Amino acid sequence: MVTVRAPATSANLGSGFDVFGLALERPADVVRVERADETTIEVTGVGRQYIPENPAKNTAGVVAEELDAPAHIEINKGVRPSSGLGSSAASAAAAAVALNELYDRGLTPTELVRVAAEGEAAVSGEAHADNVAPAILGGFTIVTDEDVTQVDASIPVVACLPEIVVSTRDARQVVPQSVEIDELVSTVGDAATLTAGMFRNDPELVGKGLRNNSLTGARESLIKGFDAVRESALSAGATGVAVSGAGPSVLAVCREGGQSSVASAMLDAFFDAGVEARAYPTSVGSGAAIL
Ligand SMILES: Nc1ncnc2c1ncn2[C@@H]1O[C@H](COP(=O)(O)OP(=O)(O)OP(=O)(O)O)[C@@H](O)[C@H]1O
Ligand SMILES: N[C@@H](CCO)C(=O)O
Repeated sequence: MVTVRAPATSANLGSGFDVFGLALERPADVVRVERADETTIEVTGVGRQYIPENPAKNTAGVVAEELDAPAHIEINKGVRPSSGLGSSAASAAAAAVALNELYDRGLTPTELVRVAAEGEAAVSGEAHADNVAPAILGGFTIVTDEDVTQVDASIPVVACLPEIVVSTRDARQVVPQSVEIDELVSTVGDAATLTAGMFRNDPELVGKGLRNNSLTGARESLIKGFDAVRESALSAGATGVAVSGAGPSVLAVCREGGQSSVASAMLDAFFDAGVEARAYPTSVGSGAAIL
C-alpha cells in the first residue's frame, strides 16, 4: 500500500495562460493505492458527491489505466472540485506518484507529469499540464509542449474560494481565440516580470506580473464580486490579484506576513457581494510526497 499527498495548485497566474502554475502549501488531496486485479475508486472528503468513482471518468483512474497499474484507489479530497485550485490535478498527480511507486515503474517526475496530464484530459477535454506539473514538482512551473521547467520559490499568497462552481470545461468556452499585438506585448512583459520575481523570491515583482489579460480576464464575469474582491485585496496590501486557474478561486500575492489581512479583506468583499467564501492564507509549497 502506498499513500501520497498532492497539493492544490493555481494555474495561469494572469499572464501565463496554460503555461504557468504554482503549488500551494494547502489544501491537498491524499490518495492511497493498493494492488488489485482491476481498478476501483472510493472518494471521501470535500465535494465527494460531485466526483465520479467510475475509473474511466476519474483523473486517478485514467492515470492507473495509463500506467497499466490496476489498483484499489482511495481518494480523500481536501481540494474542492471545480474550484480553480487544481482539484482534479491533485488526484491525478497523487495517483501517478503512488502507482509509480506501488508498481516500481521507475518513471521520472517529469514523465509522471505527462501521465497525470492524460488524467486531466479525460475531464477537461484537453491535456493541459499546468496544474499537474506543480502538483508533482512543487514550486513555480513553466509548461510548454516540449518541456517543463521548475523553480523553487517562496512567495506568500492567499487563495480565496467562493461558493460558486465553475467547471474548467465551461470556463474554456469563454476564452477568446485571438489577442491584439499590443496586448501580446504587455502580456510578455508581465510574464517575464513574474518569472524574474519567482527567481528572486520577490512578491513585488510577482504581483506586478500577476495581471489578467483578455484570456484569463474573460473568466472574471463568471465570479460574482470579482472586481470588489481584487480592489479589497490590493487595498489590504496584496501586490497582485488574478483568477486562479479557470476560477472561481481568486489568487492574491502578498508581502511577507501579509496573508491574514488580505484574506480577511477578500472574504469581506465576497460577503458584501452576497457570496460565501473560504480563504487559504498559504505560500508556494512543495509537490506530491509519499507519506
Ligand atoms: N479525482 C478527481 N478529483 C476532482 N475532480 C474530478 C476527479 N476526477 C474527475 N473529476 C471531475 O473533474 C471536474 C473538476 O475539474 P476542474 O478542472 O473543472 O476543476 P479544478 O480541477 O478544481 O479546477 P482548475 O483546473 O481550474 O484548477 C469535476 O467535474 C469532477 O467531477
Ligand atoms: N490553464 C487551464 C487551467 C485550468 O485547469 C485553464 O485556464 O483552463
